[in-house]
Amino acid sequence: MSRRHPVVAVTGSSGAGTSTITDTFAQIFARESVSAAIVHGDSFHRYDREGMKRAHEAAAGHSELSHFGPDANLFEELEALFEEYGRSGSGRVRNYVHDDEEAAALGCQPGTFTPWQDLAPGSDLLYYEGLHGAVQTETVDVASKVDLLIGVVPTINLEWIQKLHRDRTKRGYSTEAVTDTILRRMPDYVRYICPQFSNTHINFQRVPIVDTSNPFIARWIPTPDESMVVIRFADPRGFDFPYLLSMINGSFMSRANSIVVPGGKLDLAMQLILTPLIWRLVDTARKEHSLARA
Ligand SMILES: Nc1ncnc2c1ncn2[C@@H]1O[C@H](COP(=O)(O)OP(=O)(O)OP(=O)(O)O)[C@@H](O)[C@H]1O
Ligand SMILES: O=C(CO)[C@H](O)[C@H](O)COP(=O)(O)O
Repeated sequence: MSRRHPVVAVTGSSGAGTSTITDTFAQIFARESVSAAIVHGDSFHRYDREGMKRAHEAAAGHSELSHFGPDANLFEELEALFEEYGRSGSGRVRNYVHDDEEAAALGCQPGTFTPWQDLAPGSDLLYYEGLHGAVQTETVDVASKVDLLIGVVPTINLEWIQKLHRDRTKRGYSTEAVTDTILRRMPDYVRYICPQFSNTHINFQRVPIVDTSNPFIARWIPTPDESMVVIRFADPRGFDFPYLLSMINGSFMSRANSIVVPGGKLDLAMQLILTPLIWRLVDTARKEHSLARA
């Protein structure tokens, strides 16, 4: 945790919607003139696509190695980045290139990494979106290095529909290939993805209100109007629920620490809830910098 160089992390499984929610954060950052250094979690994979394939072949199909677990990711390096940024506002990052569109933008082949690069100096905060923003193992504690931790967690059928849809349309995988990946990752999903959502400050859980009982044959992703979002606050003290309920049409409290909003109001709810939190982090950091300079 750092008062001078805060870290904000949005954590969620593959297909949960962390990249999509990054657009909402980008709007908040632009409106509030916050300069954010962005880190994509996939850049902390241990292997490029060929390397991952070779690691699987070497295990002759007997390995549970998956992009959800510690053996296929650089957890120590991610923790070190958050620590270093918290201390000095600096660090090194790279990108993992998934598809042709990203390849054209980043100048590297799909399935490879861009070179490590220093973060641009002078950012107000570090923003991470990816699989492991709140991960804890026996040797690594990424969660404790984060100042604001957000979980993005659709119900699992919806998450799989979103993943299947995205991996087929954007990344060129077959339904069978995505299904194999989901199956292979399941032990690590339970061990390393789910526990993170007990470490987060706020979870956004999209719940479909249409039948998604067989995600593997769903032809499209339920729309915002076909879903509700459960927003759960680990510590509800300090949040003005009557204000949120009055601002978000159709919202209600389902528990003392949970508010439910219509799917189409997710963006508005995030803006109302997160803007003051981001603003407080940045304001404190800027005051600390001024004091240090005085
Ligand atoms: N709230 C939402 N409403 C409708 N569709 C959504 C929503 N959130 C995400 N999606 C869709 O789900 C798919 C996966 O979303 P996204 O790429 O943001 O996931 P991700 O968590 O970044 O996945 P990965 O970590 O694997 O890159 C996309 O097709 C996206 O358009
Ligand atoms: O979305 C993912 C994890 O969040 C991908 O599965 C991971 O980044 C590996 O990508 P690919 O299988 O396309 O090489």
